[in-house]
Amino acid sequence: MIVKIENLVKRYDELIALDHLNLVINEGEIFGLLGPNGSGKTTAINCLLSLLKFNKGTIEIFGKEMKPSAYDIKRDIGIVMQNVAVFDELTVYENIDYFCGLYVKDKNTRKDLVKEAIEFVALKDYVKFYPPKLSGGLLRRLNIACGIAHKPKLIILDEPTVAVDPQSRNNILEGIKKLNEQGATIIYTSHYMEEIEQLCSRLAILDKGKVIASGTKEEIKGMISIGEKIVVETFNINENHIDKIRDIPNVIDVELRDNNLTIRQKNGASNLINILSFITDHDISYGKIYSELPTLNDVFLEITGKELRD
Ligand SMILES: Nc1ncnc2c1ncn2[C@@H]1O[C@H](COP(=O)(O)OP(=O)(O)OP(=O)(O)O)[C@@H](O)[C@H]1O
Repeated sequence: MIVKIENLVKRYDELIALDHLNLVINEGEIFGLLGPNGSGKTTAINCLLSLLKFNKGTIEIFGKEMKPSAYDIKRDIGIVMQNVAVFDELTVYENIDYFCGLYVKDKNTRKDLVKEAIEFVALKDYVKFYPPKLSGGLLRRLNIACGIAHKPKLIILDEPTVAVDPQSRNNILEGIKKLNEQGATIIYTSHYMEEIEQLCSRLAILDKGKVIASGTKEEIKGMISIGEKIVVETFNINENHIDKIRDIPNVIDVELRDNNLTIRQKNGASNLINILSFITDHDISYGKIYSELPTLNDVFLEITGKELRD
């Protein structure tokens, strides 16, 4: 076990930002913290790092109590914060060297580590650039290099892909997988369910400072009643048809949005043939028809009644 958080409570005056939060993160995992804006992800990370005092609960990292003076623990943690935190007055190389130097004294060892980090985030062509001259994606990559150059055992990334172009985003996600393959345990916070699905082996979904679901993607999706969604692109369907589809056995709900009819079905039941028969029997014109498994947004919607992204 790399991280164990028990009954963590953090209040900002009247607001309960973390409400008896429990989390266990095991060695070698890429663990996702998924939740909408304001659900408490950053607060949880800041408490975990002892950057914030909390009201109640315990935090253990590497089997030891985490506290502000736990420098032996901090040495093995790498942090990539949501807001890029680098020095505009230092070049790309100097920034990475500075942050790595907080942990690694020996110059030669540091030189190798900085070189490796630069190669890792593919910033070789920019080593002499100052941050204000870098694009958003390159800055994020520099931010990551500064957080990981000292080869920490636990790497925490707080929404590292916000406002990043798709190519840099893929680059960052691939890099995180590589760090994990090299042995680092990763905690990754995001409000993008697609990223968490793609990257994480286990995850917790947060809402209002509480864990509302945790486990592997499959375990979490198995918690809800929806097992399958059938989407039909349709052009002349009316309310009467929709009501009748609602009455087909095992259909949970039906929604029409922008010519797309989404039919959510109970777990374990397949209705594709029945839906197709209904559509052809009622002369409803249709385009694409496909079936998909529930997403993490469906889980969030069913448990909280809200969408992950409002
Ligand atoms: N310094 C603070 N003072 C008062 N309230 C705060 C403070 N920091 C955060 N909060 C509140 O605590 C709650 C949790 O915020 P937090 O930033 O941890 O959420 P988050 O899930 O990380 O969201 P985001 O993705 O927007 O960063 C929110 O309601 C937020 O408004």
